[in-house]
Amino acid sequence: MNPSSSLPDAKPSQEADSSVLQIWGGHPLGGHVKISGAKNSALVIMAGSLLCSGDCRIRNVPLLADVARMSEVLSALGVGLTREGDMLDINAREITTSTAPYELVTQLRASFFAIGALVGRLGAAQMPLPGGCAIGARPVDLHVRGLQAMGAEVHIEHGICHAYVPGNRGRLQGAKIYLDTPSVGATETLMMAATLADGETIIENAAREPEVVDLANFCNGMGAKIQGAGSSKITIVGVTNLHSIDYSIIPDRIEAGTFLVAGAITGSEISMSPVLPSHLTPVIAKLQAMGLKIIEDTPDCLRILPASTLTAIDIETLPHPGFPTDMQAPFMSLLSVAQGDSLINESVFENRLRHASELNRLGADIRVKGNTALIRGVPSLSGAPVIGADLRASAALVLAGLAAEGQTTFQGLQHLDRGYDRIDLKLQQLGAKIVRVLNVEQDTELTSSGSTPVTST
Ligand SMILES: CC(=O)N[C@H]1[C@@H](OP(=O)(O)OP(=O)(O)OC[C@H]2O[C@@H](n3ccc(=O)[nH]c3=O)[C@H](O)[C@@H]2O)O[C@H](CO)[C@@H](O)[C@@H]1O
Ligand SMILES: C=C(OP(=O)(O)O)C(=O)O
Repeated sequence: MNPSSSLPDAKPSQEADSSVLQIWGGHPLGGHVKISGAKNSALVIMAGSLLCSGDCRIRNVPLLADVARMSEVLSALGVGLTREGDMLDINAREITTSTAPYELVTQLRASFFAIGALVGRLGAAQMPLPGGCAIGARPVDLHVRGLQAMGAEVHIEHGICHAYVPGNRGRLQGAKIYLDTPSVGATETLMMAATLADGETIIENAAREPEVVDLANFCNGMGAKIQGAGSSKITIVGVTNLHSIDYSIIPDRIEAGTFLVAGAITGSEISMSPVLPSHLTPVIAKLQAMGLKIIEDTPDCLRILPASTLTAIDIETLPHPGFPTDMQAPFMSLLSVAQGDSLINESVFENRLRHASELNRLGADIRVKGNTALIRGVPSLSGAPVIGADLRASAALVLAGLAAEGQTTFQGLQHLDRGYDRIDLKLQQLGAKIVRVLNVEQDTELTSSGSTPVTST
């Protein structure tokens, strides 16, 4: 199957590179937004489908550039894929090569996690070091050490991680693995590797993120024996093969959090579903501490109400169930317009505060020292041209643009489209004056009636 003809491409990257978002801020939003499936679940579950020699039907798959790239990675390994709407059918009955393509794997982070499934299934993998957001060094030493503990020979040469299991049988051996830090990706890589290994694997200090649980549920649905996902000790008893599955991935808690902040920063009432409120506990707690009211209309629908004043708060990012690092940048935008001084300490990634200087272009007052940002709340922001350095930094700038008076031109769609399913269209549906413009130079003025201008989207 030719991926270019059958697979969706959320936005061709060349087009995303030359497109910008024009935002006319200062207008309230309103209405309901549909939350898509979780990016970080969809991607790793696609990797997990490599473990299965039957058919995998995955539902609620978001339309993202990262999903399109991951589909291309699987396709290059000989896997069949067909997408219809938000349903993705994957058939990994045959995997024709254990070598993943360099130019694709280096475009996203989660592609690397497939090394666990490949070594587990084939006993070998040649996986380039991954891409993803440039928010720190992001080594893969924990993935490598875990695979080595399970009996694989692993070395990195010319940017490629080579892993193979010596001996005739090519099967990994169960092992006791302690992760120095509860890495999401390493937990997922090793959980997949252990699923088809000989014997029992125990991962201690495992990541507890909802996406880890989603992957475990997906694998267990195919006949894997994984216990304890969601806690810091995961036990996997290896099985010899996995069977077909029809699985729906969880809603994206980071997308939902981003829309909650969109409501808060524009002083709007917005509802959203489907969501799993328990996945948003730290985000909701911080919004409430700022004085915002969040109502659970139904068990899977949240509504945010406008607050008369936004109170400054402090935030430290932490592994789940702590405050998610992926929500740090959007909150920085919100705290920029809160009353008083806020502190953000980014403790998960060492270089994830680059949006601060761009927010200052919009009139925010933020100082950064090391991994800490001091945000002095200002009464209002004013529109300006800004550039997003990574996915959530980009979301933060769009949110700030929605609140800023006048016009903001946002550049960085190649990041935004990696992880947000048509965010410009969803915001438009909520009443935001935001348009995607192909040509940077294109003059798009708001019509005198105040309606959204016609563009080349
Ligand atoms: C595709 C995906 O799921 N991405 C998410 C995943 O990224 P990812 O899985 O890459 O993040 P990790 O949880 O692995 O990273 C956490 C910390 O551990 C360090 N580390 C990680 C692995 C390793 O082998 N050695 C090491 O030192 C990292 O540099 C970082 O400082 O979790 C992050 C933390 O919630 C999220 O921000 C990303 O959105
Ligand atoms: C850091 C992120 O993604 P990735 O790990 O794919 O770079 C993110 O989703 O915020």
